[in-house]
Amino acid sequence: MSNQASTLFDKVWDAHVVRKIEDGPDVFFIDRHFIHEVTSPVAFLGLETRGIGVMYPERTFATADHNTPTINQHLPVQDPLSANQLKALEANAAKYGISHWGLGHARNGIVHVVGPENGITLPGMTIVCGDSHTSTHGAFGAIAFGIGTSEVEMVLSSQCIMQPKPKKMRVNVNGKLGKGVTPKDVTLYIISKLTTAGATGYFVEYAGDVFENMSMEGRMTVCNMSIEMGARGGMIAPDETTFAYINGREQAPKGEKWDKALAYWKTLKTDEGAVFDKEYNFDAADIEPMITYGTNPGMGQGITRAIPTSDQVEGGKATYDKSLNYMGFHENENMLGKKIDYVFIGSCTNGRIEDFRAFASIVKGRKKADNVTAWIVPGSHIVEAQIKEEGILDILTEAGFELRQPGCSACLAMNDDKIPAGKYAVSTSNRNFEGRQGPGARTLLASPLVAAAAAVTGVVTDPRTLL
Ligand SMILES: CC(C)[C@H](C(=O)O)[C@@H](O)C(=O)O
Ligand code: SF4
Repeated sequence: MSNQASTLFDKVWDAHVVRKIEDGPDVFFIDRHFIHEVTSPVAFLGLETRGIGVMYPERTFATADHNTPTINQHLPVQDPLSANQLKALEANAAKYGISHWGLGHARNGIVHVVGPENGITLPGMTIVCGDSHTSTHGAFGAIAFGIGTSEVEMVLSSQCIMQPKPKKMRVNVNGKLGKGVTPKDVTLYIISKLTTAGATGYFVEYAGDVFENMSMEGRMTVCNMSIEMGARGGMIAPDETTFAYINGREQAPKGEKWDKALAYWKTLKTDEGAVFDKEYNFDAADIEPMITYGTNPGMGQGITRAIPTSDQVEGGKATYDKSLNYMGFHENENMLGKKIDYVFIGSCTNGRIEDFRAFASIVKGRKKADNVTAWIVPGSHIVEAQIKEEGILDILTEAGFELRQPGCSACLAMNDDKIPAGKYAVSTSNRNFEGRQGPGARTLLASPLVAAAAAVTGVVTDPRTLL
């Protein structure tokens, strides 16, 4: 590596390689391992069967999120499958001495929200979790990606993983974002251009002044959705915004340790002249508030546009027709003005404090539309507390909304929060697959501003007209 210009990705990857296998995957060390109730029970069972333990319990962090109810969390969990999974996580964490933030714990929340907000996620780290949206943590300049259950077992037992080195892609977005255009719109725009397979086999670095000027919450939204264009993960070089976000968080380094860490973190950027296997450039001025009209996250467009015709999109006509049929939409129809039934704000994509501030900025002084059921779900108890402290809850309550308790909620409907069949939901989450939010549910992915505009008008509305 010595004299060669390296990318941010190379620097972090190379610093973690324990062993290189000729013509094979690298064996590399994992700094942080997050676990949740869905993908860990089988891995723990594997350890038990093999009679081995957890190598570094202090590098492993458990939180309950997917199966947790978002109301009455103080009561016993009703659904037996969910209750069992939550109990298994608790028991396994206790058995192996792993920190566990279960239901009701003050720091509980969605794994990709609680890691960063407690200073567990740091620049230059390797981070894995049995969850595809682990890419979120890349916002800090970490290499973070989702793994399967057998790899969860491997990391629990050895703190290492075997991975072939992915190819490198850089996505540059420069210029100034227009009014009402948020990080969610930036990511939906990129995915609409690259398609859901456009970054398959790559690890993406996001660069350019749009990301440099973006908050950490925004960067997390963007990195979160990297996986939706097929990427292994996404990352952004750490800078003063990153350091300011981390400084003082519960588990962040303090004192001398902080100074030492900071000096290292400042070296974590792509060198001038480093080469990527693929590079894309976009102009911020071309990005509008976005909304999806189909059944994958790449089927998105500027909210003022009409639904494309099948000859304007990639992929066969049959798949396209099936998708529009599921959504109950037609080619050439306008998205603006479409009646909706549900609004969901939350998830590891848009369940952070900035998202609720954005939502409230439109709701303030208005009322919830009568035809809308709104699920407002903070990503963690810490976010929930901030919503209350900042007066956002008062704005929501005055407008006729209710705040629920933290969890994945309607993002994937593995809990009680399911959108009924045939109903339309404007959702700030990351996937609009058939049945994702409940059997037959129809999902329109969008930003918190678009969600708020829909919640107060009852139809798909351009948020710029309400700002
Ligand atoms: C349940 C879990 C394994 C899954 C994932 O991997 O992402 C979920 O979080 C999702 O968003 O679909
Ligand atoms: S909020 Fe949604 S995307 Fe994120 S971890 Fe939970 S289910 Fe997966």
